[in-house]
Amino acid sequence: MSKVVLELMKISCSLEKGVDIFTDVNLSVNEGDVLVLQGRSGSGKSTLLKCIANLAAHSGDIVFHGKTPQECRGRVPGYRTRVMYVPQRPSLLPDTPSDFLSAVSRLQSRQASAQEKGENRTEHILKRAVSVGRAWGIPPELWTRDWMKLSGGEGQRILIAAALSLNTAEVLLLDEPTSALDAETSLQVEDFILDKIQSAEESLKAVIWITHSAEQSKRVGTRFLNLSAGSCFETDDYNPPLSAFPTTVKGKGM
Ligand SMILES: Nc1ncnc2c1ncn2[C@@H]1O[C@H](COP(=O)(O)OP(=O)(O)OP(=O)(O)O)[C@@H](O)[C@H]1O
Repeated sequence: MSKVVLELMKISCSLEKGVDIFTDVNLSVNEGDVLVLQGRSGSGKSTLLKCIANLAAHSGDIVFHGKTPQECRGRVPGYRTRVMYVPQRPSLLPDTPSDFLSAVSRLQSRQASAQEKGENRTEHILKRAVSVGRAWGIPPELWTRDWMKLSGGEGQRILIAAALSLNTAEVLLLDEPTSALDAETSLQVEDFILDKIQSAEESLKAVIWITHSAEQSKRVGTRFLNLSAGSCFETDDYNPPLSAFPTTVKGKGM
């Protein structure tokens, strides 16, 4: 039986007074899972991933290897390096991808044990990220260009390459990771991520993957989740009909 990595218990989130975006989401994420998360635009998919990463306020419990995010090594910031949210767009990040990766790597080094700390760790991560990016058509010089001056697809590939190269995440929370990519590059990125989950040398154990593409859902998914009308449910269907996604969001007390 697969090992449970992450458990969500009764996760609920309200963004506006009196309106629940979703309520009582329960989920066990196992090693090897690629959980495809689908639902209409605005149903709360990104918000759910942000709650799982402890980036959005919510109620309910998240348990990662038997510990709450606060109990994990490095507390919540440490948890976020192991259960990592990768946004759809890097538009709000300052400076360059290289600056970003160096800053995250330095932060992680402060949390790491003496054994894990290496003088060249940051350099090593940067090299690995540049190499992954190059395989996806990202020239090395883009790593030192401001995020603001990158195209949507360039920023998207760089963010994913950076997240994978840090090699700390056991669960990646991917928010439409290939939405700005052409079909061929999209397949390359998919294959790379799926290979990482299978590799014993990599930290990655599972992915929750938001997509609006039925074809992508079929290619990558091992399990399928729908978020609709404030509820999240699992289905065997990689391409549920739109009628399975009511638009109404639950009001409190409804
Ligand atoms: N910070 C916020 N403040 C207020 N409302 C928000 C905030 N973030 C999201 N929302 C609202 O919460 C709902 C869910 O948004 P979310 O981005 O999670 O949807 P989604 O399913 O990921 O949508 P899409 O498929 O279009 O990306 C939407 O109605 C959105 O307008």
